[in-house]
Amino acid sequence: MARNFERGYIILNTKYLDLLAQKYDSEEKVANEIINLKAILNLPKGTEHFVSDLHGEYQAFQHVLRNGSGRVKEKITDLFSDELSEKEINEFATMVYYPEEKIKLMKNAFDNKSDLNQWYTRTIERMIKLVSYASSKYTRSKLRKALPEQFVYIIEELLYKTDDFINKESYYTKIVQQINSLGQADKLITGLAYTTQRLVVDHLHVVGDIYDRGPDPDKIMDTLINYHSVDIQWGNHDVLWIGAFSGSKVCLANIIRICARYNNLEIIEDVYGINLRPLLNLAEKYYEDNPAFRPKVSADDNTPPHEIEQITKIHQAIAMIQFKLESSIIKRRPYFNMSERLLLDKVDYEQSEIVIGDEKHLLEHTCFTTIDRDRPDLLLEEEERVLDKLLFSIRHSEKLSRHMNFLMKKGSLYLKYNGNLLIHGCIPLDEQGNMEKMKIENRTYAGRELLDIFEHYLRHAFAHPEESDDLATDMVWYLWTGEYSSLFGKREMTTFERYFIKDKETHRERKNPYYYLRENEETCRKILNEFDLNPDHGHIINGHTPIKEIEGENPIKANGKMVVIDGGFSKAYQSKTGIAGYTLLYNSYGMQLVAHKHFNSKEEVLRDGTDVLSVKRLVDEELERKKVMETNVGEKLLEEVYILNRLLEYRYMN
Ligand SMILES: O=P(O)(O)OC[C@H]1O[C@](O)(COP(=O)(O)O)[C@@H](O)[C@@H]1O
Ligand SMILES: [Mn+2]
Repeated sequence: MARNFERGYIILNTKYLDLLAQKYDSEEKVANEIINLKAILNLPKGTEHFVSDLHGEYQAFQHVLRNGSGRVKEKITDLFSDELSEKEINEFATMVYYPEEKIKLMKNAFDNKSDLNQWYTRTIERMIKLVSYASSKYTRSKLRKALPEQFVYIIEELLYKTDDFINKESYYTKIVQQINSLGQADKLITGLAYTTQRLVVDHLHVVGDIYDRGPDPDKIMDTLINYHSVDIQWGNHDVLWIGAFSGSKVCLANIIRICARYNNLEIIEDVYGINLRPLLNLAEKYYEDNPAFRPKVSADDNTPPHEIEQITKIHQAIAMIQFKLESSIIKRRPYFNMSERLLLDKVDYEQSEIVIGDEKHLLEHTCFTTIDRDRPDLLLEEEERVLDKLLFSIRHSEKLSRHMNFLMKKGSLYLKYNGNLLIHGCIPLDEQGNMEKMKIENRTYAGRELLDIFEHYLRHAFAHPEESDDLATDMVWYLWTGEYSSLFGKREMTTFERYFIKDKETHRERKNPYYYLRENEETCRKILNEFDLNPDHGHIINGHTPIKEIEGENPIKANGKMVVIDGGFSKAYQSKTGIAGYTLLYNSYGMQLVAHKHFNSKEEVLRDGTDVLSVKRLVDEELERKKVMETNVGEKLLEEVYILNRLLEYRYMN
């Protein structure tokens, strides 16, 4: 097909139309499809759900996914507030979130069969009503795809039977009795619950940082892989994992270091099957216990002391490898402009001191046994061997390969979607609000071009895992920690200082001016323009920096042009943010920000029937309900309609 978008239309050649005619081999088929697409175009736009900074918190993520950030309960309340008490509404909502567990609990609560059967009948009836309500803005065909396969016929029968000649109540009762006597009620209710979850959210955006800190990023990945419609904007932690899988040793060292720091080495060893034995042997040989490297453990952690000691040693071994590797990259990539970070070279190993800027600092908790003072970034042969083995192991993890391939397939550095710009970290700016320029090899990039070239390098590195120290692979690490990385957004990462220097002033990481300039509407408009988005309608959706709601910080900035949705799913940050995460909903009526209160466990939700309270804040309200026609999907459908019309003219109207 020859396309000519420049003039705003598509030129179709006859070969393409002939091919298409094989699928639409009659005039009626073409006409039907056009009518179907036009009907979809006129429906209200589907609900988009935005989450970010999940950081391995699978349980909390599951919860917001299952309750659709409050959408499920809202629908239940709309439908049943007249007939159900608040407690009953909560119970029913819990049934929709966690059907398997809730059904089990309910079954135990009845002591005779007929009460239980009545409950089944009532529940199925309500579930059907809920599915019908939740699907009202979709076509029947879309609903059918969301229904549990084995029950499509029965459910459609229950949904669409409006015949006045039939007494609906007894009709219902009969079908449900049948379902019951065939032992299918549990499965049907469960299926309907999942259908509801799926219907309240049409599309999910994950605005970065699935990995690190929390215990179960792999389970989040599996959930996303099975989710009906999703895209991902990579976070700095995600690219670190992509980097490791793409052959970057320094990224590899970083992910192991972070897992050791958060007592999460099971992810590396048990989940992804990467053998840590060689690293442990090296660690046992060179390192002792060291308070600065003990893993962070939660109050209910029961890791035995000897294991804590092992982790402490691994943590030091891999941190020192990381610092050495960083040093070599900084030297071979002068335009990364990171020579200030050549800290190993600045250490006075005799006096155990370092000069940073003009200030001299005493070093504490040092572990420099593998350092050659004349060439501090030189890896020991043993360290090299360990790294090679780790890299080999990473490359051969089937599960990691599946997860990383999915991240690449669904992910990008930024996304333009329905007029909004989705980005994890920032658009690097100077103090005046101009796009920061970065020279890479012999060209200078800024703004959107800079992000595009970053993404180009990342994809190149992923496609060439056999290359370990080429520019593309080093660039993935730059994305993690470089000054002009759109994912990091800080001048430096002070990991070394935080381990070895007491003075907290040295731990500070200076943020890019973006982080205060984004409060300003003009800045946000300028960024939207840079990405060819309409600043009157578009928003920037941002993650990465936890909003300190506790201190009165507002996640909605720049007159609503900027929405920051990192509210701290990560448990480690909840004391700073004061809440347990934000999510954003964007449906045909507008955008709403939801703040989630602390989520303890699904057991608690099941037991008490109380849902985590979600407070809604309005970001924007559409004057008129937005239709599919005005969305990204709509654009594609319009293109299809155009093509089908051409087919109709060419094939059937002569
Ligand atoms: O305290 P930790 O978990 O070691 O992490 C601190 C590091 O994480 C970072 O904040 C990056 O992670 P985030 O993207 O989650 O902010 C660095 O700037 C900082 O050095
Ligand atoms: Mn981040």
